Amino acid sequence: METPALSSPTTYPSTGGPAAASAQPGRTGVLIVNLGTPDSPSVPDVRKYLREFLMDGRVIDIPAVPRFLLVNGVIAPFRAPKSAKTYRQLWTETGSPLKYYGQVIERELQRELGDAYVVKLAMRYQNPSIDAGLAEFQRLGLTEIVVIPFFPQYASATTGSVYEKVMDVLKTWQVMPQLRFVNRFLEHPKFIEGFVQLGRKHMAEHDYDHFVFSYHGLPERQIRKGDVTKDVCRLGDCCSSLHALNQHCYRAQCFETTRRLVRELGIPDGKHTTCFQSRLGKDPWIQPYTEDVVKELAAKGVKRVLAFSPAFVADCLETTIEVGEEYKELFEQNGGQHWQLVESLNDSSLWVETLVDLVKTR
Ligand SMILES: C=CC1=C(C)c2cc3[nH]c(cc4nc(cc5[nH]c(cc1n2)c(C)c5CCC(=O)O)C(CCC(=O)O)=C4C)c(C)c3C=C
Ligand SMILES: [Fe+2]
Ligand SMILES: [Fe+2]
Repeated sequence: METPALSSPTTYPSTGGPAAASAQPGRTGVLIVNLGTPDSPSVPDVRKYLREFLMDGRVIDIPAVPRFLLVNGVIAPFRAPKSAKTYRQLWTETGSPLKYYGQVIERELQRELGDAYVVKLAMRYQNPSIDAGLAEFQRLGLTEIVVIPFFPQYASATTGSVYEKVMDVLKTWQVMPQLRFVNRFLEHPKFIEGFVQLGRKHMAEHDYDHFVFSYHGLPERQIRKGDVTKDVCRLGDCCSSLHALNQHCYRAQCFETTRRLVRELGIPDGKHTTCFQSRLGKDPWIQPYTEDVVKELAAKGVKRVLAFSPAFVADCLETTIEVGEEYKELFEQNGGQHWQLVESLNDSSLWVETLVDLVKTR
């Protein structure tokens, strides 16, 4: 192997000894990180996943002791068997779609980027872990790392949590790498075009009278805490444009995502609704709730709905089961006739191209 060129003054292996034998400084590590999924749909594995996920102080943002009691005394024992049943519906012969598509993308992105990069898939919770991905970069002596959380819109509970975990690991390294985090990518034209192409395919097959854009919800409290001005966020019309003062607001970013998609798809005002799903617990979450929107649309006489889930880049429980099956059933029970989920970006070439750009654009 040729002696690699120095990409920066700090391009040296972080540890000596055995690692030095396989050190490949000069290559850039790309850590792609999705939320995570249980190792299997068994109750113990789902419980383990839920415990790790919900004990994260950025997800359930209450003090550690009440969080511990809530997660271990209520959520893990009672929710795990119910969630495991839903995970069994989701599971395919290749396992959890979230992980499966992550693995496909890991290979495709590696192929597209070539030998100058080392691509590793990690999950914020469970496996493959962020610790394992970063340990591999350390073993290879990589001193330049790009971290891409698979969340198009920034939220403290998702992107923020990935940052925190990565920094927790890196703080133990002797040589801190050059590091870049991708904060969000809802504005990326190829990300938007990816969903537009999937939507157009369905629109060519059927006529739809309404379009629903359902995003994962968040507790309102977390949106308020993220208002860096402490004065802009009203959790209402303040989210109807995205600008310098509210740019970190997850809700405002979701409305911006919808605006970009409907513009490209040519969907007129009045024919689309942005809403938020998956509320957990009794605290108010950001609104409108998808469940209410589904019932209201059916009550208004809407018959045919095409539903997008643009907070997710891979099919998962939240899209396939919740939007694709549960809201469909609710819509039909209330008089609707046809409800169709637009599948996620999964292994589409536009998604791979988006990632290549995110890695290479500084
Ligand atoms: C945009 C992405 C996500 C945000 C924001 C988010 C916030 C959030 N989630 C919970 C609780 C649960 N989420 C669950 C599943 C789940 N959540 C996301 C993404 C976001 N979550 C994904 C991709 C998935 C599916 C993973 C899969 O394996 O397919 C679950 C587990 C399922 C269940 O029991 O319903 C819980 C619980 C909270 C509390 C929260 C905000 C703070
Ligand atoms: Fe979630
Ligand atoms: Fe807002």
